[in-house]
Amino acid sequence: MSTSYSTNNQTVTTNSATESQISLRHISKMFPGRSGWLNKITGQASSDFVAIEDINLDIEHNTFVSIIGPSGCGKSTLLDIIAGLSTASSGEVLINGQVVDKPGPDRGMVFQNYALMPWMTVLGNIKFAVETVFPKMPAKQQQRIIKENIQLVGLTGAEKKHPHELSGGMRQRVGIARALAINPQILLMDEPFGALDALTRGFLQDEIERIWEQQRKTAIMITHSIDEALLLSDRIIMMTKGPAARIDEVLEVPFPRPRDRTTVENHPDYLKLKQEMEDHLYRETRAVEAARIK
Ligand SMILES: Nc1ncnc2c1ncn2[C@@H]1O[C@H](COP(=O)(O)OP(=O)(O)OP(=O)(O)O)[C@@H](O)[C@H]1O
Repeated sequence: MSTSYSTNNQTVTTNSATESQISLRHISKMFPGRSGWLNKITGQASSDFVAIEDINLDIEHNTFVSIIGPSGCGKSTLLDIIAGLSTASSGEVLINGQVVDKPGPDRGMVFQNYALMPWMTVLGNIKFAVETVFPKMPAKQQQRIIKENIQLVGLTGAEKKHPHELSGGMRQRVGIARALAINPQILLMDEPFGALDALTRGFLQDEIERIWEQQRKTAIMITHSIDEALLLSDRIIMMTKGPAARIDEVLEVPFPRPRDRTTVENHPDYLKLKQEMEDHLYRETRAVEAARIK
């Protein structure tokens, strides 16, 4: 049975907080405006902008969570704070009970634009990450990890290619292999399939599902796709529009695992969840448009 509930800005948790791997406590992010005299006379002045406000969330081990919300609501801002790539203006991120405020090997990141080093081969990109995180590991063991992860994402044979010789889907396979090769506890993905055509996107969604079933790492993924979120997630975080975006609702996704598209789409709760997400996105996006034309 599916359950959904409104958070009213309270901490959202489905288990006791002690089981949480990731805890977000009162996270807000304000981007300071430009108020100096030079900005004023050049017409560049702007006021402070509160992107997200008082976000509270607990995520348990081995859970796949998606974040969905209207464009510009602050999804990447929140993920960057969890990754330690950006700091919160107030509030805390705890991982296994420890406050984190910078990147660490416990979190692997997959970016929409792949963020590969163009002068390095497939193997070189993954090797660089492994050597950086495990500098003292014997070379043989490093090579084994690199090989296993290249195999895992189906890139065997493409090791010597450079990013410009690869399709978008293959580049993202490198991005995924690189993130997993450092064996992070948590996988963070910012619209990982956003730049791919529909068919490639479908293939990679299936790959992520297969890999997730094998490894069951805690994952947080930003997506604009309702079907992608329903295929992959245990929970879906639905954010309101910004400014001062917050968590509006959390959907529990009850589909049994391992999953495939057909069984998910035939599940009795599928249409209800899909409708709920569509209503949410439509409502929030309409509010964004209404604010724009005021
Ligand atoms: N460095 C910055 N300075 C000022 N404002 C910023 C900065 N970074 C982001 N913002 C603003 O914060 C808000 C949230 O941006 P963010 O990229 O997190 O949204 P998003 O939900 O990920 O968007 P999208 O779905 O379009 O990728 C936006 O209004 C954006 O313009």
